[in-house]
Amino acid sequence: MSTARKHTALPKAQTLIEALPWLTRHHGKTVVIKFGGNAMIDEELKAAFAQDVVFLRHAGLKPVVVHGGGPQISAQLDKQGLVSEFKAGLRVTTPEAMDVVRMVLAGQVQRELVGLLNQHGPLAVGMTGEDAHTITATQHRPTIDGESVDIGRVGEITAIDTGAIQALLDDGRIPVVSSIARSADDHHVYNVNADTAAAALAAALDAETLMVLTDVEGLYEDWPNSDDVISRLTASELEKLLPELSSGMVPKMQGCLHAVRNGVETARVIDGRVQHSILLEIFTDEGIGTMVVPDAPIAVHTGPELGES
Ligand SMILES: Nc1ncnc2c1ncn2[C@@H]1O[C@H](COP(=O)(O)OP(=O)(O)O)[C@@H](O)[C@H]1O
Ligand SMILES: CC(=O)N[C@@H](CCC(=O)OP(=O)(O)O)C(=O)O
Repeated sequence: MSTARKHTALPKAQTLIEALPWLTRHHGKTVVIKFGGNAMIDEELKAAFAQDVVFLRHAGLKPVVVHGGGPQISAQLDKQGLVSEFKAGLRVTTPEAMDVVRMVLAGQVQRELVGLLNQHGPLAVGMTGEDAHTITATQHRPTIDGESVDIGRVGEITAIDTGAIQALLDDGRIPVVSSIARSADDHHVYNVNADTAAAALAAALDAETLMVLTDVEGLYEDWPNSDDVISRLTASELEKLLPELSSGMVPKMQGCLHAVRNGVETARVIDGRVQHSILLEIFTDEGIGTMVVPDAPIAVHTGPELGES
């Protein structure tokens, strides 16, 4: 090979070497990645998402994907002439709507993600929270204006059994989980918000990181008036902010808080519209979204020097 050709290739080697401290730091760690329905906006983004997740797996991390599909469920309900209504940020889920939720999440969105991941090898296995008692729930009744309200088959998680996911991870697979739960008596299935399910799984799996991909840059300080993103905040700071948050950010940030209060080192909300945002977040110091850390961080990994420890 000529000297000139060697020189052209050098930046590629440098890029790989720059990732070394992060590779060392994250090796063997579990990362729960929530892919929101609003971030699944085009084919290229979905393919890049799958590449990133497979890259993590081959780099020695243990990725677990939890997916949403809110807009896809709404579109199908609409097609079937069923009403779509949200209360306290959660879909009012009649028994008929529950059939649609289950069909869209487990039969369409999850199948598509599994298919995209498996273009890279026999890695992904799809499941729902119903499988192997992974997610158990009871009926969730949110309090609205001081009253407990019935919003149908919406689940509040009461227990997580990580056995099936752990077995898949131990076997080198990538679990892809739909946010559907079963009742303890097996008579009902419940619709669980996917951010909430991802956070509960991250905590139960003792994950290092919870990463929530959405359709905004992160948590905006003064949404919708400005697009200044809060880049880092502690659990206590987030707790104070929670009452001011609205719509889709509420379950996301509640989930991040739950995760970091239950052993997860960092919970991040990042822009799923940016191609390869997962790789940027894990392997560079150009973290692009909002990072939530525990009040007394177990370890803060914001620079390569920490990766070498
Ligand atoms: N403080 C905030 N910062 C950013 N987004 C916010 C904020 N408050 C509310 N939002 C809304 O939350 C949405 C993300 O939640 P959601 O629509 O449920 O997405 P996903 O499908 O990814 O779960 C954003 O598109 C935005 O409209
Ligand atoms: C109870 C509840 O609201 N469940 C959600 C589940 C899907 C979800 O959370 O999807 P995103 O992450 O794309 O919003 C729903 O029915 O829309």
